[in-house]
Amino acid sequence: MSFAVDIENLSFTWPKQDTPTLTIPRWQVAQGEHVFLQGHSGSGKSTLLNLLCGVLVANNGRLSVLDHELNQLSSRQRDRFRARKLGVIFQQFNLLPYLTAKENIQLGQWFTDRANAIKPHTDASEHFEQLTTSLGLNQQLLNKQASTLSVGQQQRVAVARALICQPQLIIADEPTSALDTEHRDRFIDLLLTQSRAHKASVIFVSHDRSLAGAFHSQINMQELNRGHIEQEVSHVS
Ligand SMILES: Nc1ncnc2c1ncn2[C@@H]1O[C@H](COP(=O)(O)OP(=O)(O)OP(=O)(O)O)[C@@H](O)[C@H]1O
Repeated sequence: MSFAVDIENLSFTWPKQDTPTLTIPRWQVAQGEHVFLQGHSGSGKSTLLNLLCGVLVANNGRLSVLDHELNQLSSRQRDRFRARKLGVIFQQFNLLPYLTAKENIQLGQWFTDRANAIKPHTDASEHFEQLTTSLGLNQQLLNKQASTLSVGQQQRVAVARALICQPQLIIADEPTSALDTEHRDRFIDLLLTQSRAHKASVIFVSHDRSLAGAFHSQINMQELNRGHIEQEVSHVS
């Protein structure tokens, strides 16, 4: 079986710290699996996501993401890997306010094309059309400046930007913390439906335990870090 994430005896210590922030004996995320990751403030969630994205490098152990041994890649190779293979969604969506919705989505494509050293796709590409249509982003919305979009519209643009390059792994760092319940539920639904359609794995960090039921599996940083893992996998469709 091939895994989206395969970790063995990983440890990471921040510079000038005496003890490791992360010590993870074993963690595997199946391809197509949607994982809900929770943990108290300071438990190392962001540190772990940064390792998975190749922004940080582990001191010891094995970290394989989508069959790439990240510890063995150069910084440049890790940057390319991130742009080509991962979709990342942040807490505040991080849209560029003076670009239109369309340009924000295309930015995701541009980074990937650059990493692949290929000619940019046009916005008429089949995938762009399919994705934006399925997210209800019509031409009028796509031509609006990001700063003039509602929160719900920004969410859809953020999901489109993360998925435009058809990533095999989506990493979402508390993307719903600023949303009301209705927007939150719609966001999760959109993200997971689209991920399923693209057969992407998802690692979703949140403090909001009420969301956990929407995911195939749930894991707590306390279980993951330094030992004992009790991961409840219900199913992977
Ligand atoms: N740049 C850094 N330099 C040194 N230590 C850091 C740095 N970033 C985080 N840490 C430390 O690593 C530990 C884990 O931090 P991290 O941000 O990964 O936790 P978190 O679970 O994401 O927290 P939160 O939910 O509050 O965002 C903390 O003790 C923190 O002080």
